[in-house]
Amino acid sequence: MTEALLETRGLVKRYGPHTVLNGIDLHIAPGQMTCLVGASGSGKSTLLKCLNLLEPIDDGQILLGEEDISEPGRDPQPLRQRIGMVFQSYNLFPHMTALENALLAPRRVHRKPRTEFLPAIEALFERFGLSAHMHHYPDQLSGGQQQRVAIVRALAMKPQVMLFDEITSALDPELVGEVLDVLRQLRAEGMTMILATHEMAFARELADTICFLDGGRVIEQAPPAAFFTAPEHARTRAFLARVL
Ligand SMILES: Nc1ncnc2c1ncn2[C@@H]1O[C@H](COP(=O)(O)OP(=O)(O)OP(=O)(O)O)[C@@H](O)[C@H]1O
Repeated sequence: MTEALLETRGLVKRYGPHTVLNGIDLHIAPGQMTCLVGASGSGKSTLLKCLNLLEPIDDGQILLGEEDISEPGRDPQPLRQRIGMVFQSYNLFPHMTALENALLAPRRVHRKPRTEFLPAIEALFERFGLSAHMHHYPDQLSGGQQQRVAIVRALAMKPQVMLFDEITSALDPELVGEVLDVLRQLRAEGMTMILATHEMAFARELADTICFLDGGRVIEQAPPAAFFTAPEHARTRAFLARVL
């Protein structure tokens, strides 16, 4: 098996008496796209938040490379720079332009003038067809453009892994495609990504691995070719067709 870039071993997460994640073992190889699928409430968002250290875990380990990033007492801030996350709601600061939004984290973290980061961030805007919108405020942008800016903002920190939590769910259907195109591009460039998604057609087209979560566990894990055709996954497919 290829060495993992990101791995979880027996990850457990509880909210009070409710065990939301009950022994999750994930093995994410570099450059791989993993899609988390499952019914609402199956724990997809919680898993992503745990991976980004936004939620403490109750048991198990999260390894980035060989480093156990889930050790209690560690400062999560530097680790969050290495694992970017994009949410369903774009969370851009409304009083800042798209460019200022993207410059904010690198400037705060590295405490250097904006000119240090400007060329790289302008190149990101260019790469994702957003150059014309760099100086626009969020309310001057469509939902799809705002979500693409949110992706650029996360990429500005040069993360090793990107997590995406239902990033197209809040968008009008005609805007979904432009955001999925950004993911296609990132995949082609070899970015390691984990997505919680209800976009099964997209998962089928692009995922290297589909993980089906239910009852706090990864019940099935397979490449799309097997997940969508193999007889042993038929029950999962039928279940997903009902709930998604
Ligand atoms: N902060 C919290 N406090 C208590 N319970 C929570 C909290 N966040 C999530 N939960 C519970 O954890 C379970 C998993 O929620 P989660 O949002 O991870 O599911 P999901 O698979 O991402 O769902 P969806 O597809 O609707 O986004 C749910 O039962 C939810 O109610």
